[in-house]
Amino acid sequence: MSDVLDFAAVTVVRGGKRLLDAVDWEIREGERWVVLGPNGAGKTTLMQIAGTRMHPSSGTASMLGETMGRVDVFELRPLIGLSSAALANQIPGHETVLNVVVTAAYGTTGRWREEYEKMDERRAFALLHDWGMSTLINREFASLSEGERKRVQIARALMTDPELLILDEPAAGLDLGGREDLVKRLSLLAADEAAPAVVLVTHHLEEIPPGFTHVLMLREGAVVASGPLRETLTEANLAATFDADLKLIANGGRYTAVARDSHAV
Ligand SMILES: Nc1ncnc2c1ncn2[C@@H]1O[C@H](COP(=O)(O)OP(=O)(O)OP(=O)(O)O)[C@@H](O)[C@H]1O
Repeated sequence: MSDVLDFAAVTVVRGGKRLLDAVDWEIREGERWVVLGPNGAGKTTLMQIAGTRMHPSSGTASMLGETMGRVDVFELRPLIGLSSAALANQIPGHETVLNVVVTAAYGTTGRWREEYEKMDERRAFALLHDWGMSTLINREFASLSEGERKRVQIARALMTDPELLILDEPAAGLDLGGREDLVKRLSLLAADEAAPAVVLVTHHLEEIPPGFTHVLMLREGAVVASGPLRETLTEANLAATFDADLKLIANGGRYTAVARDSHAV
């Protein structure tokens, strides 16, 4: 069994539709995965299972040696840091940046019920510092720019010192400068040997941070290709994933893809 994540024939059926269709996937310690796929491919559904927010309809989903359905998910959750639009929507807008991060230690999004240790506050502050947010710790979450919000969410996901970090579309809604800043920070995270295994979901090759090692390509709930990034991110696999004739351009660890006939318009 893979040490971080081991999915065997993971299938999710909702309303008669197969959102995920027999997905096999293994993640080992130290790996940094990109999950690529078009709208509706099932990426978020897959992350919901990896983040213990959803059970598969069939197949087995194991994270960190524990199998969904046979483990108390509340014990597993602190070991899996998750940043997603759905979770961000649950954060009260009036919450301060520091509280948004520190409350992750207790699996809540509001601060009113818990007593917090100084140690947790120090860790939250250190994470916010690492993610360039130390001057904004007392700001209300709702008042932040989209880029700042994304960095707070990542700091929050790291608060429990997880063994698996899942970032579902962390660059969505960012402007070019914000995206490049995030890509650089994620590349530094990828290079950090002490960092957890990472899974990053995106639609865009430009958002793949240098240093990411593997890619899972999804289409209509099924795996098109999966494996080491350099061998797996090919024009043939992109064509099969996005149903488009794409030219793949690699440059210094960064990637982009354009339609092969884009010069003709
Ligand atoms: N409860 C549900 N019942 C039926 N269909 C659903 C349900 N939840 C999600 N879907 C469908 O499942 C498919 C996969 O959704 P999912 O959000 O996982 O895709 P995605 O790859 O993350 O898409 P996007 O890139 O647009 O965020 C979509 O077609 C969606 O409409």
